[in-house]
Amino acid sequence: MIDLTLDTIHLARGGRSVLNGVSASFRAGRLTALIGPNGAGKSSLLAVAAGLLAPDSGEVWLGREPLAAIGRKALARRRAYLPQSPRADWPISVERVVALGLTAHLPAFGDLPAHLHEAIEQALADHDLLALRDRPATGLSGGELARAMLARATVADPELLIVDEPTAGLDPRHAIDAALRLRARADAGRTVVMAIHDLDLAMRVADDVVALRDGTMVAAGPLVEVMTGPMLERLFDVRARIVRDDEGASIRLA
Ligand SMILES: Nc1ncnc2c1ncn2[C@@H]1O[C@H](COP(=O)(O)OP(=O)(O)OP(=O)(O)O)[C@@H](O)[C@H]1O
Repeated sequence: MIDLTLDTIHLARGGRSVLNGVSASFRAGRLTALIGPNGAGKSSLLAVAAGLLAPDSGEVWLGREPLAAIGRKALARRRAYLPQSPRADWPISVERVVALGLTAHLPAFGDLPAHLHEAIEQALADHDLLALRDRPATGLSGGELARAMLARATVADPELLIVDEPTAGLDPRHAIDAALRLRARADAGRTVVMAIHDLDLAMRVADDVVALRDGTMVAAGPLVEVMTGPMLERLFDVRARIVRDDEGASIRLA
């Protein structure tokens, strides 16, 4: 069980400051929803948190280790990252796409060990991909490809899972299933961080919230404390109200 901590992260892109001294903690065993308007810096923050973008200043810690000091292969074994709007570049099968998520775990020679075959089967089944396993990834619909990429990101069961809009493009059934599976990974002790625009889904599955606007953290903490109408109004410039009934809570925006 390992926490991910961002300490005073500054980042400029294209000559503009996009993260202005963001400090945030993503805790093990918890699912954190990263929310905020378009251009707030969510994807930039996740890329820094994944060790894929070096901040101009500030530090990222995985437990007590600076992320920058962890070797590439070791990091690839410990964290997975799902980019926003992933693309399929080659016509390889869906099963191979999912198997790519195990690259850092492969033995250098010989057959794939049985437990890795099982992990692939499980990921295909979990993401409703069994019927698509032999289809070329370049021939999938947007939502089908999104499911295949999420299966790739989760197949190795990484201790740190960073996903950028994992439910974008998914139909309601698959979006709920995907969100619940991320919830289950957090319950199993993993550190799970997701950027998400579907606030109702975030309310349903997340433990913690980090809210970002203009590269600055606006709010952070347990969802039940942080996800309030006034906070959402400040964050998104909309009228927002949390409605609670027997089935849980949902958000009315106006
Ligand atoms: N490759 C890039 N080069 C230059 N500027 C970039 C680049 N990527 C993002 N930016 C800028 O950084 C800022 C933050 O973008 P980012 O993608 O992190 O926002 P976001 O919160 O994920 O937005 P969205 O909800 O639209 O996905 C934006 O102003 C964006 O224009």
